[in-house]
Amino acid sequence: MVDSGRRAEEVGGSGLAGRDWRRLDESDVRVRPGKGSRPRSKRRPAHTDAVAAMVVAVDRGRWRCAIDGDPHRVVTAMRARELGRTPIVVGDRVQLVGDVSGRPDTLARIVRVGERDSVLRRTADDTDPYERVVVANAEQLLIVTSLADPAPRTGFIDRCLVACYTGGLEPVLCLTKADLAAPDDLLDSYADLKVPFVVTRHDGDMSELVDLLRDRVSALVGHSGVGKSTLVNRVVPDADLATGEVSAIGKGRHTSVSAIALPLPGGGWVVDTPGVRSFGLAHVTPDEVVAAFPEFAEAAEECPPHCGHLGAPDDPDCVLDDVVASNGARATRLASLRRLLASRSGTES
Ligand SMILES: Nc1nc2c(ncn2[C@@H]2O[C@H](COP(=O)(O)OP(=O)(O)OP(=O)(O)O)[C@@H](O)[C@H]2O)c(=O)[nH]1
Ligand SMILES: [Zn+2]
Repeated sequence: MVDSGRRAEEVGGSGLAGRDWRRLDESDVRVRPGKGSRPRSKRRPAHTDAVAAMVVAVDRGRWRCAIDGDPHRVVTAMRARELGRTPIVVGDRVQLVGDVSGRPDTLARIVRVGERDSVLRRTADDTDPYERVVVANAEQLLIVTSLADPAPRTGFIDRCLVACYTGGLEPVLCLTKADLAAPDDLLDSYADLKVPFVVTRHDGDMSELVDLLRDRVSALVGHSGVGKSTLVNRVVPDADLATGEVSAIGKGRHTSVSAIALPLPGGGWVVDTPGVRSFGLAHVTPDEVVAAFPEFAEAAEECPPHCGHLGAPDDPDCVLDDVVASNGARATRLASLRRLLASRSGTES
């Protein structure tokens, strides 16, 4: 049997470009029929005294939550019984009751999970066959790629872009190690997509990046060796300390986290995603990707059913070529769109 938490997550995943997840209101995610013999009141407790918080770390059934988004008021919480197995991830906006003092050995209770503005899913893997949301409500995704050593992987970038366009995040290319190679060629391949970018080097000025991150919640992804830790350490002074403070859930226990929100000194959060190397795109449909391209979205409705929009030979009757031929849409934009569509099924992570 499928429990309600799983169902809520699957509903959320059934087509973000169609914004299905926006229809998921709190009553959808929290209801779980009681199966005990104890009669339950239909009315849920109102929890009028609940306080708002943002989830900053998750570890084995405990959530660290920053009250009112204040990094100095982080408390540990459990999930209220009435929420069943509702997934609660880093970035979720929650309501807390109980002991919200944050003193040692106290535990608050999460009684409500807010609607999500965006979701970033990690791909299913051998240890877990489900795509799961790893970060909620991030406004932007910083795609950290080194210009050399290791060389950029455009397949990875393309898959990140699809995850952004279908998950409701703004992509930002963060190109590191500019002391080793110039960014021009790489930027050329993304010029048509108008992806914002920032170029960094370890001996350079970080103010552009700092400005970009200020007062926003930004998720960060990147392969090993691209300089992600170097970056985090520069924008979050004492990042290691902050990691300890934010994720201090169990006493002396080894914590394994798949995402963690670190506070920026000037306001805002960066959500690091150690261990997340690829994104759940299995449920993303071609139409959801096309939806991110205004000049093609409407025409795509005239395509044959189940058109993958790749053009010949895969989709010989795709009408998007006509849009280029007759409506003056840019051929390079269509090429970019098709590259993203193709990356969905790619194995490169
Ligand atoms: N030349 C050059 N090297 C850099 C730059 N930024 C980071 N590095 C080096 O690249 C290597 C990897 O940097 P990290 O910050 O550890 O990379 P990471 O992406 O966090 O990698 P993992 O820790 O494996 O996830 C280190 O040897 C850094 O010193 C840069 O701008 N230029
Ligand atoms: Zn088509």
